[in-house]
Amino acid sequence: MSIATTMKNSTAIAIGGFDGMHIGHQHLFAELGEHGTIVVIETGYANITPKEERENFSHYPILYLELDEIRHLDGDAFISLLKSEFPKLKKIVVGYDFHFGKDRKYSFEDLKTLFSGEVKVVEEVTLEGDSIHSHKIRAKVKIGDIKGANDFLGHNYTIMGALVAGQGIGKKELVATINIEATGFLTPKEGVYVTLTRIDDEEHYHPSVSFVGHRVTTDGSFAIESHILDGEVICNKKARISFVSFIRDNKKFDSIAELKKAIKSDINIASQKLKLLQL
Ligand SMILES: Cc1cc2nc3c(=O)[nH]c(=O)nc-3n(C[C@H](O)[C@H](O)[C@H](O)COP(=O)(O)O)c2cc1C
Ligand SMILES: Nc1ncnc2c1ncn2[C@@H]1O[C@H](COP(=O)(O)OP(=O)(O)O)[C@@H](O)[C@H]1O
Repeated sequence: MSIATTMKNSTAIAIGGFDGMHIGHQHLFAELGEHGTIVVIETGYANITPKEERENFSHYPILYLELDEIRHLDGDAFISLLKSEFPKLKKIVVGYDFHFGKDRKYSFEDLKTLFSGEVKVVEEVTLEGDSIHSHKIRAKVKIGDIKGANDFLGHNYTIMGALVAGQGIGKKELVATINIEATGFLTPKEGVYVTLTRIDDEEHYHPSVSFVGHRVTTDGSFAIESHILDGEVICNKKARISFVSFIRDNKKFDSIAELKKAIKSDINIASQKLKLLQL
């Protein structure tokens, strides 16, 4: 069945921005049942799972609505739009803090009056007493708290980008790296990370160690680069880097030899950490 047909046959939808597809969002999807669709309201701010990246974290089809195209609608018009997109709609799933319309005028209470079917309101989802929200995940990624971000996400923070050329000194003098340009994704704090890297359309992820930041020791330019730990690989077009944990800050070394020593130690730390995860 085509995605369009699946959507037309949907009896339940979940509505929101859904940047991150985090644990809170997953609680909404758990209410959708067999014939569900996720309705993403695109604000233009999504940078944890920008655009279609959201599709990696749910098996439900996704309908994207641009905020600019719906913000002028009043409550009735919004429901009519949903009904026209989903003629069999019986259930709308939102979270406890869901608002829509001009100036976020309508809440789930209004939704219950406006919509004749069932409105399921999911209670606040928390982790150790802390409410899970995409803005908190962004804050964690920005300070390098990958572990904290991943705990909120329920999966590893993952970026994707097109292969770009490096300076060409890595392979000769340091270690070989895959350099990517991850447009649209939030950049984690500058530093070195334990990561998993997926190359082109391979099905599996390789153990890896990655550097994010300005290459202050060499040419000073910004790079996101991944060194694969389980052997030589060929990357043709793109790679996906999945962050596991933070190792250390970006640092200016006095010589390439010292940088090389630090990279060796990073490799050891990453190998050990990833070996432990496999147990
Ligand atoms: C694990 C790892 C750690 C790195 N740490 C630093 C660092 O602390 N400071 C720095 O200036 N560059 C660091 N780099 C980036 C190197 O400077 C970069 O790989 C080198 O300049 C070669 O670049 P190229 O691949 O574009 O040729 C690191 C790279 C790797 C793979
Ligand atoms: N922690 C949470 N607990 C319950 N519902 C949530 C939570 N976070 C988001 N939601 C719900 O998920 C939908 C998408 O919310 P959105 O605003 O995109 O998430 P966030 O607040 O994380 O940016 C909304 O219906 C919202 O109410």
